[in-house]
Amino acid sequence: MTSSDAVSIHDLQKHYVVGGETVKALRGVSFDVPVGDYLSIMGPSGSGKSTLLNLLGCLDRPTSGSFELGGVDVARMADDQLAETRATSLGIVFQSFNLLPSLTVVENIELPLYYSGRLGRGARERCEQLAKRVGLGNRMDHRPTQLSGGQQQRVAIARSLANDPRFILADEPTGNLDSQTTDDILHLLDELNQEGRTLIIVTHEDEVAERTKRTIVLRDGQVQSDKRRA
Ligand SMILES: Nc1ncnc2c1ncn2[C@@H]1O[C@H](COP(=O)(O)OP(=O)(O)OP(=O)(O)O)[C@@H](O)[C@H]1O
Repeated sequence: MTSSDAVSIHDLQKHYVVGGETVKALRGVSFDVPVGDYLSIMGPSGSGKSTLLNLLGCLDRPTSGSFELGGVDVARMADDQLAETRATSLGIVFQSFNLLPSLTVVENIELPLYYSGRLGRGARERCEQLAKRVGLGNRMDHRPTQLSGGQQQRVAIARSLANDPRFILADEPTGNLDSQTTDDILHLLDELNQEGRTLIIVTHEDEVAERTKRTIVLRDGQVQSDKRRA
Protein backbone atom coordinates (compact mmCIF):
# COMPACT_ATOMS: atom_id res chain seq x y z
CA MET A 1 0.00 0.00 0.00
CA THR A 2 1.25 3.48 -0.80
CA SER A 3 -0.32 6.74 0.33
CA SER A 4 -1.82 7.08 -3.14
CA ASP A 5 -3.85 3.89 -2.75
CA ALA A 6 -7.52 4.25 -1.85
CA VAL A 7 -7.81 0.53 -1.21
CA SER A 8 -5.31 -2.20 -0.62
CA ILE A 9 -6.38 -5.78 -0.03
CA HIS A 10 -4.10 -8.69 0.58
CA ASP A 11 -4.96 -12.40 0.61
CA LEU A 12 -8.58 -11.67 1.47
CA GLN A 13 -10.63 -14.73 2.36
CA LYS A 14 -14.30 -15.02 3.19
CA HIS A 15 -15.79 -18.31 4.27
CA TYR A 16 -19.43 -18.89 5.08
CA VAL A 17 -20.44 -21.82 7.24
CA VAL A 18 -23.90 -23.10 6.34
CA GLY A 19 -25.34 -26.26 7.88
CA GLY A 20 -21.89 -27.47 8.94
CA GLU A 21 -20.47 -26.95 5.46
CA THR A 22 -17.94 -24.23 4.61
CA VAL A 23 -18.38 -22.20 1.43
CA LYS A 24 -15.14 -20.46 0.44
CA ALA A 25 -16.58 -17.42 -1.34
CA LEU A 26 -13.22 -15.59 -1.54
CA ARG A 27 -10.04 -17.63 -1.58
CA GLY A 28 -7.13 -15.22 -1.33
CA VAL A 29 -7.87 -12.03 -3.28
CA SER A 30 -5.20 -9.32 -3.49
CA PHE A 31 -5.12 -6.01 -5.35
CA ASP A 32 -4.50 -2.28 -4.84
CA VAL A 33 -6.76 0.48 -6.08
CA PRO A 34 -5.02 3.85 -6.52
CA VAL A 35 -6.89 7.05 -5.65
CA GLY A 36 -8.97 8.14 -8.63
CA ASP A 37 -9.15 4.69 -10.20
CA TYR A 38 -12.29 3.53 -12.02
CA LEU A 39 -12.50 -0.22 -11.58
CA SER A 40 -15.06 -2.77 -12.70
CA ILE A 41 -15.34 -6.21 -11.14
CA MET A 42 -16.77 -8.96 -13.33
CA GLY A 43 -17.08 -12.74 -13.13
CA PRO A 44 -19.65 -15.51 -13.40
CA SER A 45 -22.47 -15.96 -10.93
CA GLY A 46 -21.14 -17.24 -7.62
CA SER A 47 -17.56 -16.08 -8.27
CA GLY A 48 -17.57 -13.85 -5.17
CA LYS A 49 -18.29 -10.37 -6.56
CA SER A 50 -21.00 -9.40 -4.06
CA THR A 51 -19.02 -10.91 -1.22
CA LEU A 52 -16.03 -8.76 -2.17
CA LEU A 53 -18.17 -5.65 -2.52
CA ASN A 54 -19.74 -6.24 0.90
CA LEU A 55 -16.25 -6.37 2.41
CA LEU A 56 -15.10 -3.26 0.53
CA GLY A 57 -18.26 -1.49 1.70
CA CYS A 58 -17.52 -2.40 5.35
CA LEU A 59 -20.85 -4.24 5.47
CA ASP A 60 -19.14 -7.46 6.50
CA ARG A 61 -15.80 -8.63 7.88
CA PRO A 62 -13.32 -10.95 6.15
CA THR A 63 -12.45 -14.38 7.54
CA SER A 64 -8.77 -13.53 7.06
CA GLY A 65 -6.48 -11.25 5.10
CA SER A 66 -6.06 -7.50 5.25
CA PHE A 67 -8.10 -4.64 3.83
CA GLU A 68 -6.87 -1.08 4.11
CA LEU A 69 -9.07 1.86 3.25
CA GLY A 70 -7.20 5.16 2.96
CA GLY A 71 -4.28 3.63 4.87
CA VAL A 72 -6.33 2.28 7.78
CA ASP A 73 -6.72 -1.47 8.36
CA VAL A 74 -10.48 -2.02 8.29
CA ALA A 75 -10.23 -5.58 9.64
CA ARG A 76 -8.85 -4.22 12.92
CA MET A 77 -11.42 -1.47 13.39
CA ALA A 78 -13.87 -1.61 16.26
CA ASP A 79 -17.55 -1.70 15.28
CA ASP A 80 -18.16 2.00 15.94
CA GLN A 81 -15.07 3.01 13.96
CA LEU A 82 -16.22 0.76 11.12
CA ALA A 83 -19.66 2.40 11.13
CA GLU A 84 -18.03 5.85 11.14
CA THR A 85 -15.78 4.93 8.20
CA ARG A 86 -18.74 3.51 6.30
CA ALA A 87 -20.74 6.65 6.92
CA THR A 88 -18.10 9.21 5.98
CA SER A 89 -15.66 7.67 3.48
CA LEU A 90 -17.93 5.49 1.40
CA GLY A 91 -20.92 5.94 -0.86
CA ILE A 92 -22.73 2.79 -1.93
CA VAL A 93 -25.16 2.35 -4.82
CA PHE A 94 -27.19 -0.87 -5.12
CA GLN A 95 -28.95 -2.54 -8.05
CA SER A 96 -32.30 -2.31 -6.28
CA PHE A 97 -31.82 1.37 -5.27
CA ASN A 98 -32.68 0.67 -1.59
CA LEU A 99 -34.59 3.92 -1.06
CA LEU A 100 -36.93 4.34 1.89
CA PRO A 101 -40.47 4.49 0.43
CA SER A 102 -41.90 6.71 3.15
CA LEU A 103 -39.33 9.47 2.60
CA THR A 104 -39.25 12.08 -0.17
CA VAL A 105 -36.40 12.37 -2.67
CA VAL A 106 -34.58 15.01 -0.66
CA GLU A 107 -35.14 13.17 2.63
CA ASN A 108 -33.69 9.98 1.11
CA ILE A 109 -30.63 11.96 0.01
CA GLU A 110 -30.27 13.32 3.55
CA LEU A 111 -30.31 9.91 5.19
CA PRO A 112 -26.51 9.35 5.32
CA LEU A 113 -26.17 12.75 7.03
CA TYR A 114 -28.62 11.59 9.66
CA TYR A 115 -26.59 8.41 10.26
CA SER A 116 -23.28 10.29 10.42
CA GLY A 117 -24.72 12.95 12.76
CA ARG A 118 -24.15 15.71 10.21
CA LEU A 119 -27.71 16.92 9.78
CA GLY A 120 -26.80 20.44 10.72
CA ARG A 121 -27.27 23.84 9.19
CA GLY A 122 -27.11 23.86 5.42
CA ALA A 123 -27.73 20.12 5.13
CA ARG A 124 -31.12 20.47 3.47
CA GLU A 125 -29.77 22.98 0.97
CA ARG A 126 -26.81 20.76 0.13
CA CYS A 127 -29.10 17.79 -0.46
CA GLU A 128 -31.35 19.90 -2.66
CA GLN A 129 -28.25 20.81 -4.67
CA LEU A 130 -27.46 17.12 -5.01
CA ALA A 131 -31.02 16.41 -6.21
CA LYS A 132 -30.57 19.14 -8.82
CA ARG A 133 -27.19 17.78 -9.78
CA VAL A 134 -28.72 14.41 -10.71
CA GLY A 135 -31.52 16.11 -12.63
CA LEU A 136 -34.28 15.80 -10.03
CA GLY A 137 -34.66 19.43 -9.05
CA ASN A 138 -38.34 19.25 -9.98
CA ARG A 139 -38.98 16.00 -8.08
CA MET A 140 -37.66 16.79 -4.60
CA ASP A 141 -40.93 16.18 -2.78
CA HIS A 142 -41.81 13.00 -4.69
CA ARG A 143 -41.63 9.61 -3.05
CA PRO A 144 -39.74 6.69 -4.62
CA THR A 145 -42.91 4.95 -5.89
CA GLN A 146 -43.69 8.09 -7.88
CA LEU A 147 -40.38 7.86 -9.76
CA SER A 148 -39.09 5.75 -12.66
CA GLY A 149 -36.29 3.23 -12.05
CA GLY A 150 -33.71 5.57 -13.56
CA GLN A 151 -34.90 8.44 -11.38
CA GLN A 152 -34.74 6.22 -8.31
CA GLN A 153 -31.16 5.29 -9.15
CA ARG A 154 -30.36 9.00 -9.53
CA VAL A 155 -31.67 9.54 -6.01
CA ALA A 156 -29.47 6.66 -4.80
CA ILE A 157 -26.43 8.23 -6.48
CA ALA A 158 -27.20 11.62 -4.94
CA ARG A 159 -27.61 9.89 -1.58
CA SER A 160 -24.21 8.21 -2.00
CA LEU A 161 -22.71 11.71 -2.36
CA ALA A 162 -24.34 13.23 0.72
CA ASN A 163 -21.24 12.88 2.89
CA ASP A 164 -18.96 13.80 -0.03
CA PRO A 165 -17.11 10.46 0.10
CA ARG A 166 -13.87 9.89 -1.78
CA PHE A 167 -14.84 6.35 -2.55
CA ILE A 168 -17.97 5.07 -4.32
CA LEU A 169 -19.02 1.42 -4.64
CA ALA A 170 -21.78 0.28 -6.96
CA ASP A 171 -23.32 -3.20 -7.19
CA GLU A 172 -24.89 -3.72 -10.63
CA PRO A 173 -26.08 -0.09 -10.67
CA THR A 174 -27.75 -0.44 -14.07
CA GLY A 175 -28.95 -4.03 -13.70
CA ASN A 176 -32.61 -2.99 -13.46
CA LEU A 177 -32.57 -0.24 -16.09
CA ASP A 178 -33.26 0.01 -19.83
CA SER A 179 -30.45 0.98 -22.20
CA GLN A 180 -31.13 4.74 -22.50
CA THR A 181 -31.45 5.08 -18.72
CA THR A 182 -28.35 2.94 -18.27
CA ASP A 183 -26.39 5.36 -20.40
CA ASP A 184 -27.56 8.36 -18.33
CA ILE A 185 -26.59 6.65 -15.08
CA LEU A 186 -23.18 5.59 -16.44
CA HIS A 187 -22.58 9.16 -17.54
CA LEU A 188 -23.23 10.33 -13.98
CA LEU A 189 -20.83 7.72 -12.60
CA ASP A 190 -18.17 8.76 -15.16
CA GLU A 191 -18.51 12.34 -13.89
CA LEU A 192 -17.94 11.25 -10.29
CA ASN A 193 -14.69 9.60 -11.36
CA GLN A 194 -13.67 12.62 -13.44
CA GLU A 195 -13.95 14.79 -10.33
CA GLY A 196 -11.41 12.55 -8.63
CA ARG A 197 -13.48 10.02 -6.72
CA THR A 198 -12.42 6.37 -6.72
CA LEU A 199 -15.14 4.13 -8.17
CA ILE A 200 -15.55 0.37 -7.98
CA ILE A 201 -18.45 -1.14 -9.92
CA VAL A 202 -19.59 -4.76 -9.91
CA THR A 203 -21.22 -5.57 -13.23
CA HIS A 204 -22.22 -8.35 -15.61
CA GLU A 205 -22.38 -5.94 -18.54
CA ASP A 206 -19.48 -5.42 -20.98
CA GLU A 207 -20.94 -2.01 -21.83
CA VAL A 208 -20.42 -0.90 -18.23
CA ALA A 209 -16.97 -2.45 -17.84
CA GLU A 210 -15.73 -0.87 -21.07
CA ARG A 211 -16.23 2.62 -19.64
CA THR A 212 -14.01 1.90 -16.66
CA LYS A 213 -10.22 2.20 -16.62
CA ARG A 214 -9.58 -1.30 -15.35
CA THR A 215 -11.39 -4.64 -15.04
CA ILE A 216 -10.77 -7.40 -12.54
CA VAL A 217 -12.39 -10.75 -13.35
CA LEU A 218 -13.10 -13.09 -10.44
CA ARG A 219 -13.49 -16.83 -10.82
CA ASP A 220 -14.14 -19.25 -7.97
CA GLY A 221 -13.26 -16.64 -5.37
CA GLN A 222 -9.91 -15.72 -6.92
CA VAL A 223 -8.64 -13.03 -9.29
CA GLN A 224 -8.56 -14.56 -12.76
CA SER A 225 -7.38 -11.42 -14.56
CA ASP A 226 -6.68 -7.76 -13.79
CA LYS A 227 -6.41 -5.59 -16.91
CA ARG A 228 -6.07 -1.84 -17.32
CA ARG A 229 -7.39 -0.20 -20.49
CA ALA A 230 -4.98 1.82 -22.62
N1 LIG B 1 -24.47 -15.16 3.25
C1 LIG B 1 -24.02 -16.24 2.64
N2 LIG B 1 -24.04 -17.45 3.26
C2 LIG B 1 -23.56 -18.55 2.65
N3 LIG B 1 -23.01 -18.57 1.42
C3 LIG B 1 -22.96 -17.41 0.75
C4 LIG B 1 -23.46 -16.20 1.31
N4 LIG B 1 -23.27 -15.19 0.41
C5 LIG B 1 -22.69 -15.78 -0.65
N5 LIG B 1 -22.51 -17.10 -0.46
C6 LIG B 1 -21.87 -18.05 -1.40
O1 LIG B 1 -20.60 -17.52 -1.73
C7 LIG B 1 -20.33 -17.70 -3.12
C8 LIG B 1 -20.08 -16.34 -3.78
O2 LIG B 1 -21.31 -15.63 -3.80
P1 LIG B 1 -21.44 -14.11 -4.30
O3 LIG B 1 -22.86 -13.68 -4.04
O4 LIG B 1 -20.37 -13.30 -3.72
O5 LIG B 1 -21.20 -14.28 -5.87
P2 LIG B 1 -21.48 -13.27 -7.06
O6 LIG B 1 -20.30 -13.36 -7.96
O7 LIG B 1 -21.84 -11.93 -6.54
O8 LIG B 1 -22.74 -13.93 -7.77
P3 LIG B 1 -23.96 -13.22 -8.60
O9 LIG B 1 -23.34 -12.68 -9.86
O10 LIG B 1 -24.87 -14.40 -8.88
O11 LIG B 1 -24.57 -12.19 -7.72
C9 LIG B 1 -21.50 -18.47 -3.69
O12 LIG B 1 -21.17 -19.83 -3.69
C10 LIG B 1 -22.61 -18.18 -2.71
O13 LIG B 1 -23.53 -19.26 -2.66
